[in-house]
Amino acid sequence: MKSCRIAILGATGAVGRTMLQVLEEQTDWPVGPVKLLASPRSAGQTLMFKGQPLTLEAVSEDSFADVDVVLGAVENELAKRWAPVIVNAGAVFVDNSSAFRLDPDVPLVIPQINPQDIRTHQGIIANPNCATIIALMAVAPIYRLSRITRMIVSTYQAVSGAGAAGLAELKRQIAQLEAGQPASAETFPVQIAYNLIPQIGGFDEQGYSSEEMKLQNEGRKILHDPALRVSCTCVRVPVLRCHSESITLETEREVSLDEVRRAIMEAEGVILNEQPYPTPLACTDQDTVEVGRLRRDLASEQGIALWCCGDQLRKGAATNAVEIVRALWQGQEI
Ligand SMILES: NC(=O)C1=CN([C@@H]2O[C@H](COP(=O)(O)OP(=O)(O)OC[C@H]3O[C@@H](n4cnc5c(N)ncnc54)[C@H](OP(=O)(O)O)[C@@H]3O)[C@@H](O)[C@H]2O)C=CC1
Ligand SMILES: N[C@@H](CC(=O)OP(=O)(O)O)C(=O)O
Repeated sequence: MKSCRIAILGATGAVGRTMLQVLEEQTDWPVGPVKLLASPRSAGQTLMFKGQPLTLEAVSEDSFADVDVVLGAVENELAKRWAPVIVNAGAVFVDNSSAFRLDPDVPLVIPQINPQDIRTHQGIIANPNCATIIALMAVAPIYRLSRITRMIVSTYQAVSGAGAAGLAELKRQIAQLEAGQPASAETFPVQIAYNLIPQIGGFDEQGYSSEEMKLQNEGRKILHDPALRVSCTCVRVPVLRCHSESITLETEREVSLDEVRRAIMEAEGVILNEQPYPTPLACTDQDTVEVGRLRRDLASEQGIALWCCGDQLRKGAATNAVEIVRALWQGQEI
């Protein structure tokens, strides 16, 4: 099989660096050469890949002529700026930003759930929101047993969701507080160290944050179910890089907990952990989403409650994107 030439746009960021790590771990399909792109600030710096230093380049109009796939790890405006240049150069853009996720011409893909949608791409494929990927990995095995009509979700989202600056802010604030100094808040709206912040993104007129609407909007597209109803509360927690979620859902047909256990155990990319339960620390640097605390919802006849954790930089971002590229490359649909 021909090797897949890949560029990472935003290679120095929290997601970009994890993409490089995930690419390095690929063994069952040919990856490379890999090109690292970022802002002019990073040009000339190096990152290690398979034991060799790779030099970062400032992204330009000429960056994409010799690549098959571009993994996007930059914010929305930059994704929109470079997407047409990438597509015109003949490469496929697998984008982590939210710029194209709800565009009807752009497939939004979790390879374990809707791999068939990859085939409909017209040059851009979107990677879903991290909290959405982790929740859907946990509930898709149940959805395959019976349609899910309604979900109530509370998320506990790690600081890495706000990128390299979010990780640095938690570490800096802990050091400041330990030194008896006040904690300065730059990335998050208020102090995150030893705190919880019930806001991720801006609020809409109904009082929901932008992050809270993604699970319903993106979930409907990925599951091909425009009637799916999700009500979400997203909370930033002082955890480094795993998101955790409490999910209560209602199924159309009553399913037993044993059926659910079996479905989760058989599903790819998900682990049932009832010994005793998943925690964000234990899921760090893992590609699987762990599900536990499975129980009946006492407030609903057909309800099920569960808890799940996943590394948002890996399955929530970089790993999912690399899995899309692998599926694309193995199907040779570029
Ligand atoms: N963090 C997460 O878990 C998730 C993030 N995403 C999305 O992925 C994207 C990246 O997020 P994240 O890694 O957290 O962000 P970071 O802030 O950690 O990294 C941003 C990256 O963008 C690059 N960049 C900034 N300005 C420019 C420019 N003018 N030209 C080229 N590159 C530039 C930076 O390069 P430099 O170092 O040179 O400034 C850096 O590589 C965002 O759209 C985010 O919403 C999606 C899912 C999860
Ligand atoms: N907003 C997520 C991370 C992220 O970047 O999501 P999105 O790609 O949907 O903007 C978080 O803060 O945890």
